[in-house]
Amino acid sequence: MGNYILALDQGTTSSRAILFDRAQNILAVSQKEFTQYYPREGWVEHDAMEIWSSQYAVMMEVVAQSGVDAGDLAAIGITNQRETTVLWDRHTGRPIHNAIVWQCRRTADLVDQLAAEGLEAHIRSTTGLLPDAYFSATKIKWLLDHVDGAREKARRGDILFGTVDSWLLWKLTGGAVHATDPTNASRTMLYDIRKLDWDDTLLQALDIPRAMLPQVRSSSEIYGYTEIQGARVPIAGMAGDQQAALFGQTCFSPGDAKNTYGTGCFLLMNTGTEPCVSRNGLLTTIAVGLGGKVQYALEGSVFVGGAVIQWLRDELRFFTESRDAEYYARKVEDNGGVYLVPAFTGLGAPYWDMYARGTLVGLTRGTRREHIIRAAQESIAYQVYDLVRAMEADTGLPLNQLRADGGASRDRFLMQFQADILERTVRRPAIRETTALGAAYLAGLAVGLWRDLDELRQLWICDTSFRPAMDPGRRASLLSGWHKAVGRSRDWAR
Ligand SMILES: Nc1ncnc2c1ncn2[C@@H]1O[C@H](COP(=O)(O)OP(=O)(O)O)[C@@H](O)[C@H]1O
Ligand SMILES: O=P(O)(O)OC[C@H](O)CO
Repeated sequence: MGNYILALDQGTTSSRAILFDRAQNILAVSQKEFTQYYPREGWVEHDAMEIWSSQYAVMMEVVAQSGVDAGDLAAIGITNQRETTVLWDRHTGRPIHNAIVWQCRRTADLVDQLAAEGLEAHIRSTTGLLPDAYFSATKIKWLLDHVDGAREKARRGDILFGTVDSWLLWKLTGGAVHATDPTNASRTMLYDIRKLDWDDTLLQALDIPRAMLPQVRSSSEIYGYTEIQGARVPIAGMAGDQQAALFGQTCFSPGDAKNTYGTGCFLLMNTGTEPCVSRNGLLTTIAVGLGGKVQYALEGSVFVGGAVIQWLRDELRFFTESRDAEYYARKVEDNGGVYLVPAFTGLGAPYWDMYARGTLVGLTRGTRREHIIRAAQESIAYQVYDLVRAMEADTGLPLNQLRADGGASRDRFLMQFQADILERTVRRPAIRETTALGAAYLAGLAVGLWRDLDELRQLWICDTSFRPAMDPGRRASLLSGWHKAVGRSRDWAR
C-alpha cells in the first residue's frame, strides 16, 4: 500500500489538491481559482467542465510538485462545495447547462410553491432541512424544466444528476461510477435522513426521475479507481466540505463543534447517532456515513462569510489582497457606528430569509473606508454569534470552545473579535486545511493508512487560542447594533 493520501478540495471559488503523508504533513498544495458567473441578479453559476479541468490540473500539479511516485498514493479523498447541482449527459460526459451554485436564488419561487403545496413539514421531518433555494432539489427541477428534452432523457437515465463529489468521481473513473455519500445526499432536500434513501414524495412533487440520482454509498470506502501517471489509485473517501471539516477537526463525539470561515460560514456540531431537531432555524444533517451507519450533526449555515472580504476586494476595490482587510480594520478604533449585513443572496440560519439583501447602515459624513472594512469583518463574527446562540438553545449545551478553520480564519483580527463577541475561546488548529484533511482521513481509513478514530484524535494540535477580552457593555451595544441592522435588511427583495 502507498504512503500518501491525495485530498481534492473542490470549493466554491477554487479547486485545490493537497498531498498528505501518514503523519499528516503537507507535502504539496496546488490551487486554482475558477470563473464565477452571475448571469442575473441573485443567480450564480459555475462551468462544470471548468470545475473538472481545474480540479484535474491541481491534482496532477500536486503530484508532480511533490516528487512522490503516483504508485505510492494510497488513495484519493474528495471533498466539495455542497448542494451545487450538475446535470450531465451520460453518453457524452458533458454538462447540459452550467452548474447551479448553492448560493443561487433563482428557484426561490419554486420553494414558495412547495410550501404552498403543504410540503414544508414533510421537508423538515424527512430531510432535516428547511425549504430553501440553497439546496439541490429545486435547482434540479429548474434545469429539467428549462433545458429542452432534459426531463425525458433523465427518465431514461441518459441524464445524470450529481453534486460536485459525484461529478468528479464520475469524471475520475471515466464514467464508470455514479455515486455520492450520505453527507452530500443530505444536502439535496431529496434524501430521507432516517431511512437513508431518496424520498419518493419529494421526487414526485418536483417531477425528478429516480433514474438520474446517484447511488448513496458510505463516506469511506473504495468507490472506484483513477489512473495517475500509469498508477491505478483508489478513490476511497467522499464528504461535503463542511462535514469533511468536522471530521478533519476530529469532532467525532456528540457535542464537538467547529466553524469554517470560507466563502460562507458553517457551524456544525456532532449530535451522535440520533438526529437532533432544531427549533431555532438550524438544519439537521448527516455528519458522516461509516460502515453502514451514520452520525448526525446540527448545522448553521451563513451564505456570505469570507466572501464579504472578496466583495470589498473585487467589487469595491478597497484593497488588492484579502489579507489586507485585517490591516485596514485595525487602523480604526471601532466600526464608527457602521454595520454591514452581507445578505447578498438572502440570509441563511437562523433567519432563513430568501428576500433579505445586503445592507450598509450607520453611515455619517465621518465614515471612512476603514470603517466599512471593519464592519465587513465584524459581520462575519456576528453571523457566527447568531448561529452559536441558536445551537446552544437547541442542544441545551453551552459551547465552551469553538474550533475554527477555513480561509478567513487566517485573519487574527476576526478570530479575536469572534472570541470577544462569543465570550468563548476560539481555537485554531495547527493544520488549517481541515476540510482536505477530513477527506484524507476518510480515504485513509478506508485503505487502512490510519487504524481508527482514536488514532486520528491524537493528531489534532492547537496552533492559537483566542481568548475573550471585550468589555461586556461594549459587546452588548455592538450586538444590539447588529441586530438592528439585520432587521433593516429583511424582506427587501420580495
Ligand atoms: N487573510 C484573510 N483575511 C480575511 N479573509 C480571507 C483571508 N484569506 C482568505 N479570506 C477569505 O476566505 C475565503 C476563502 O476561504 P476558503 O476556505 O479557501 O474558501 P472556499 O472553500 O469557500 O472557496 C474567501 O472568501 C476570502 O475572502
Ligand atoms: O466552498 P465553501 O467551502 O464555501 O463551502 C460551500 C458549502 O459547502 C455550501 O453549503
